[in-house]
Amino acid sequence: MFVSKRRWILKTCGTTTPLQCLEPMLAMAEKIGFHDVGDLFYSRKNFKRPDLQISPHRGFEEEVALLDSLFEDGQAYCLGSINRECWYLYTLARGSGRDHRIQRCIDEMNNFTEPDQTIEILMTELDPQKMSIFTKIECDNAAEATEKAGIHKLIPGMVIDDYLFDPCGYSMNGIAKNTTAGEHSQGCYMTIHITPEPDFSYVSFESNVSSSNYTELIERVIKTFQPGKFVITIFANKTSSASNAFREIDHATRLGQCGQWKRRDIQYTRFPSYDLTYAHYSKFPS
Ligand SMILES: C[S@@+](CC[C@H](N)C(=O)[O-])C[C@H]1O[C@@H](n2cnc3c(N)ncnc32)[C@H](O)[C@@H]1O
Repeated sequence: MFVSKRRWILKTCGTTTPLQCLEPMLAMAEKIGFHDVGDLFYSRKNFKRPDLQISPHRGFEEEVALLDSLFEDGQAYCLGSINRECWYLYTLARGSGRDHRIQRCIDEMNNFTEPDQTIEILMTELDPQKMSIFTKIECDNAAEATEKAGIHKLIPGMVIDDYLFDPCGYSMNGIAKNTTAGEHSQGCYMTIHITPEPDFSYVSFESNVSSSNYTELIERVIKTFQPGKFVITIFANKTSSASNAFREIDHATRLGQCGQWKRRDIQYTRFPSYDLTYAHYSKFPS
């Protein structure tokens, strides 16, 4: 979980029920003077075992119904292939071109907003040897796993808070150290969560690090974890240096040394304040 002046980020996994905390969390925010939600992004990959989830996460429709009961201008999307790999998103449609004057105001505001971007890499079918690092058999503690896997090198200059579960599993949150010119901007974070069990291995990577070229970072991440398949999502606003991310990912038809990962799907969506790129890759030949 990351909390900053204007933003609250919560990431969970397994059968946790993150949407259940929305109402109490909004009430808490109201109490300390935050009355309006400026924007909202609820997203997740398709579940591997949807039948094991509990309410309100038994299906995207149920999640949307709960969100719709709290937000009057929410819109729900599914990117990717609904019978294979896909990614669900619920976001607010503030403006969304319904009224041209409002849309013009939003466009003008967007030209003055602070740069903002988020990259997520959601990986499945990971290399068992890499995953064994995130077990108590191979590492005594989280710091050892972080070092052995090379997680500290993915985005250098982070203060890392890591945790190695017993008997296996790993989570880390990182915040950029106080910056000097040329390094990451303040408020830059990275968060990685690892489920190493071979039958349902899963690694999620997320960061708001700014970049006009994410290919190197993506290649470092997939080299570190060696997934069989992965989904990339990149949100970038107009002033972000990542505003050309779609073109970059569009060029990346293959990734990794020798192009082991082939792109199978790509989509581009424009929202009122952010552009979104979605792509799905899998190992070639699979
Ligand atoms: C990455 S962790 C859970 C991450 C957690 N939601 C978080 O945000 O830090 C999931 C992995 O840890 C393992 N694990 C072991 N003990 C756990 C516990 N008490 N709670 C959650 N996961 C645990 C699971 O088997 C799985 O491989």
